[in-house]
Amino acid sequence: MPIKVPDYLPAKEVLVNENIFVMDESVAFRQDIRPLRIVILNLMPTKETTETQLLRLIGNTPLQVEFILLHPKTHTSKNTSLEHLEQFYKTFDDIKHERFDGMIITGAPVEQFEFEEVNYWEELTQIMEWSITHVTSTLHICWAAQAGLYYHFGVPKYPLDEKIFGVFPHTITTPNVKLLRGFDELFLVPQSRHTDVRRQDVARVGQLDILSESEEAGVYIAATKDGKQIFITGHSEYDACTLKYEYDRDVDKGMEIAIPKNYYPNDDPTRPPLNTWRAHANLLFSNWLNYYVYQETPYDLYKGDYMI
Ligand SMILES: CC(=O)SCCNC(=O)CCNC(=O)[C@H](O)C(C)(C)COP(=O)(O)OP(=O)(O)OC[C@H]1O[C@@H](n2cnc3c(N)ncnc32)[C@H](O)[C@@H]1OP(=O)(O)O
Ligand SMILES: N[C@@H](CCO)C(=O)O
Repeated sequence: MPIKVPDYLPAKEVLVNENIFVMDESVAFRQDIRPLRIVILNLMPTKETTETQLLRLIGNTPLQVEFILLHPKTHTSKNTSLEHLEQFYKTFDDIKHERFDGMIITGAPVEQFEFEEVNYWEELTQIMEWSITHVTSTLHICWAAQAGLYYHFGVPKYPLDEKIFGVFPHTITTPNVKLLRGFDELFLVPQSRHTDVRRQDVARVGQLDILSESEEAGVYIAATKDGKQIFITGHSEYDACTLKYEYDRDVDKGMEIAIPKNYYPNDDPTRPPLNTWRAHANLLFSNWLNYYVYQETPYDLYKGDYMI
C-alpha cells in the first residue's frame, strides 16, 4: 500500500523515481480505508534530505500512511527556507488537539549542548509530554533518543573522546521482540555521534528494555515495555553517502576527523561507499509501523482506551 504525499513536496519526485509506492492526496481520498496518521517532528537542519529518507522507509509497508511534518516554532531555522517550512510544515500549536498513530522525532546536531541549552528544549519537552497521551507509539532517533531518555527517564548523555562514526555491527539483546522480527543476528547500522548514553543508566530504568546493542557503538535500541516509546541511537535512515557528506564537510572545515569505520571499500575515501544497512532499516520501520502502530492503535483515535 502506498504513502500519501502532498503533490508538490520535493521528496515526491525522488521517491517516484525510485519506484516507492506514492499516492496523490486526491486518489487516497477515494479509498475507504483509514490511513495511519504519522507526525514527524523534523529537527534536522537538512530537512529535505531527512524527509526523503524517512518517507522512503515509511512508504515501504502495506499500510496507507498520512504524514504531518512539524518544526519547532521556538527555533528559527538557519538551513531550511521559510518558504519550505510555510508550505509543508506545521507547528505543535496547530496539531496539539489532534491524535496520531505514530510519531517520529529526528536527530539534531545539538548533542554537544546541554539539553537545556537547546533553544527549543522547552517546546520539545511539551511535545514529548503530549506524545504520551496523544500518540500510540513514538520513535526517537539519535539526539531525539538521548533527549527522550533524559526527559522521560532521567538518563544522561556523556561526551565521547572520539566521535562514534561509521557503520557498526549490532546484535539483538532481547530475543523475540516484534521490532526486530526477521532481523539477522548480526546487522549493520550507521552511527554518527559525539555523545553516548551508558548501558548501565538505561538498564537501571525498570520501564525500559535494551533491545539491541553494538560492542563498539553501545546501546542501539531501547524501548518501553509497552512499545509506546522507542529510542534509537543510530541512523538506519541514512543514505549511502550521508556519512561521506559529514566526513567531507568536517575535512573541509579542517576538523580532526577519522575516516568513518567499515564504510568505504578498503577504507579508501576516494571510493564510493556501499549501503550495507538498507534491508534492516526497511525491516525496522515496517516492523514499527505494523506491530507498534497499526496493530496497537484504535480505529477511532479519539475513542482509544490508551488515551488519558
Ligand atoms: C546526534 C544526532 O542526532 S546526528 C543528527 C544530526 N546530523 C546532522 O545534522 C547532519 C547534517 N547537518 C550538517 O551537516 C550541519 O549541521 C550543517 C552543514 C547543515 C550546518 O552546519 P554548521 O554551519 O556547522 O552549523 P549551524 O550553525 O548551521 O548549526 C546547525 C544546526 O544547529 C542549530 N543550532 C545551533 N545552536 C543551537 C541551539 N543552541 N539550540 C538549537 N539549535 C541550535 C542551528 O540553528 C542549525 O539548525 P537549523 O538549520 O535547523 O537552524
Ligand atoms: N551526525 C552528526 C553528528 C553531530 O551531531 C553530524 O556529523 O553532523
